[in-house]
Amino acid sequence: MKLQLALDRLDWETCFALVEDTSDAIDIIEIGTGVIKEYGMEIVRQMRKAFPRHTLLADMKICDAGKHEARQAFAAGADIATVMAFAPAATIAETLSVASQEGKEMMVDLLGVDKTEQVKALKEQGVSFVGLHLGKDEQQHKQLGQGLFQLVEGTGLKTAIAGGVTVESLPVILPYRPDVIIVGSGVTKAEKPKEAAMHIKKRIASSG
Ligand SMILES: O=C(CO)[C@H](O)[C@H](O)COP(=O)(O)O
Repeated sequence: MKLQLALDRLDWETCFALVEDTSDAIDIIEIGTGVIKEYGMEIVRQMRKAFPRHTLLADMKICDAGKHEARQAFAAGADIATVMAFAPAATIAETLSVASQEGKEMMVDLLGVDKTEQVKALKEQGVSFVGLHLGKDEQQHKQLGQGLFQLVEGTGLKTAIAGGVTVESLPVILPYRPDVIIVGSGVTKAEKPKEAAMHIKKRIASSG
């Protein structure tokens, strides 16, 4: 299981300072959608330069113009870009095709998806990597739980989990062995981000 640090609702300097601080604990750096909207692809380019050894994910949340936006992310240095599961099949297909041509990866964000059939249909379309996601707004009323993991049960898909993950919620998540655990505010808003990230990394490592 890999640890992905999500950089959301942060300014440029704080994004770089947080990655510098936590770089030994994290495997994947995620440039969040709002940060990309604020600073454009330049922050992806500069993060690539500053941290060449980490896997870099651009959370583009593509929902149209798949070829163009996937190319933008990969040209800026991202290894992985995201496309929304609710995007038209043609858009998802365009992004998968760009990723395959460039030796990169697409993660399909399952935000809003609540039926296993939808996930199975994505797999039939050629999707191999999905992100289970409890959105920031939904987190006010719901918590991460078994229901989300049921969406991918038996599909064999590579899976990430995101949405309010903290040290406290790890016991709910770890038994499902997702390939990637995405943590944003659980680290970025912690009093000591480095310690929080190290703690999470150790818990992941000791879970087997
Ligand atoms: O994709 C996202 C928001 O759309 C976030 O990256 C994801 O939800 C992780 O952040 P947090 O742990 O703060 O919920």
